[in-house]
Amino acid sequence: MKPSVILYKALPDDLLQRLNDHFTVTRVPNLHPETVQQHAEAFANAEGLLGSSETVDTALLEKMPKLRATSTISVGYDNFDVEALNARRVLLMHTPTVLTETVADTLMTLVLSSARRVVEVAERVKAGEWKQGIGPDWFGIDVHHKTLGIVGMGRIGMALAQRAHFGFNMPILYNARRHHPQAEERFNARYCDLNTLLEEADFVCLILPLSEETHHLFGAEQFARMKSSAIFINAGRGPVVDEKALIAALQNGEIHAAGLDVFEQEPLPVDSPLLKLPNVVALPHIGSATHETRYNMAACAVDNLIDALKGNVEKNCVNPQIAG
Ligand SMILES: NC(=O)C1=CN([C@@H]2O[C@H](COP(=O)(O)OP(=O)(O)OC[C@H]3O[C@@H](n4cnc5c(N)ncnc54)[C@H](OP(=O)(O)O)[C@@H]3O)[C@@H](O)[C@H]2O)C=CC1
Ligand SMILES: O=CC(=O)O
Repeated sequence: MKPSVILYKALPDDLLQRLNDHFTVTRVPNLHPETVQQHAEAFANAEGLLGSSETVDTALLEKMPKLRATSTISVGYDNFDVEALNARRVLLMHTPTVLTETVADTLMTLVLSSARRVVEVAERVKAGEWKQGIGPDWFGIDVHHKTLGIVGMGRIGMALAQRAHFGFNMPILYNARRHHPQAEERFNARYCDLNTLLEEADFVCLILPLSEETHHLFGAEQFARMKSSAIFINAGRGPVVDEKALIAALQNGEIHAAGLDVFEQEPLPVDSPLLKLPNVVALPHIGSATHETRYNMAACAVDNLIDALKGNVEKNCVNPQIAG
């Protein structure tokens, strides 16, 4: 008999077929308690779980006594209680690598659009304000040859450094928990402590996972250390930044501008002060959101679940140590 799995995200038809070939699939819209209650038997029998962006915690695990593997269509897994999964010996699979280049493109888009005020001036053109030759009130600042500070020199940080070094001749500073000799050799990147990076960088780019250590890593003190001409970019996770402190730093001119793909609350509330600031480019968490990459992530997540339920945890497994 095929193992039963719960699918809580829409999949392209061919991937749904691949999943159906291996499993008996119950599709649900989300993992909210009402949904779990409504499909109680399917949750009670499921050995696998596949989807993204929903919380997977002890309360859910209690409703899924047969669960053996979860597969998220994302690289980040801060919405999973990994300790609870480990205690229950449930595998957690994710989708690193397939999205790396696309997210690095998004980071570079945020750098360029916030420096050159692309969104702001395009809106002015649409509003009919372009009536004569433009003057300095339409100008932005250069990106090429400016110093880029990367906080989080993992897969995506490296891909950003590659773009910045070879494409834009940017000197690169970086901070992570450990040194990355490859970044130093290939992109001439210089490791430095966070304070030095904040004080010297013209662009400060965060691409960190959310964890207990990174929660609110950036607050008033960190923004105060940055140059008043600096641009702040975040495409990691919103809660790595104390958003109130960021808003204050932008409003007080402590930093020049921000490009943001992630927020403390998503979707970003329509009354967020960030939306009133012309020097903020706010994107709806589109880091990996291209047709090609989202397809590849979904395919990777389907294959990950098939692998995990066969006990194959050689790649893309967050907690291989618990495999039997
Ligand atoms: N906006 C979006 O749509 C997307 C957002 N993301 C986010 O980006 C994150 C990074 O992805 P990826 O590059 O693949 O992940 P990696 O695991 O490859 O890299 C993470 C980096 O963060 C560093 N890091 C972790 N904790 C700390 C800390 N406490 N202090 C300093 N540095 C730290 C790591 O340091 P070290 O190298 O020393 O271990 C590593 O360099 C994801 O976890 C996700 O949250 C990812 C994809 C899309
Ligand atoms: O935010 C997206 C991810 O893949 O993580």
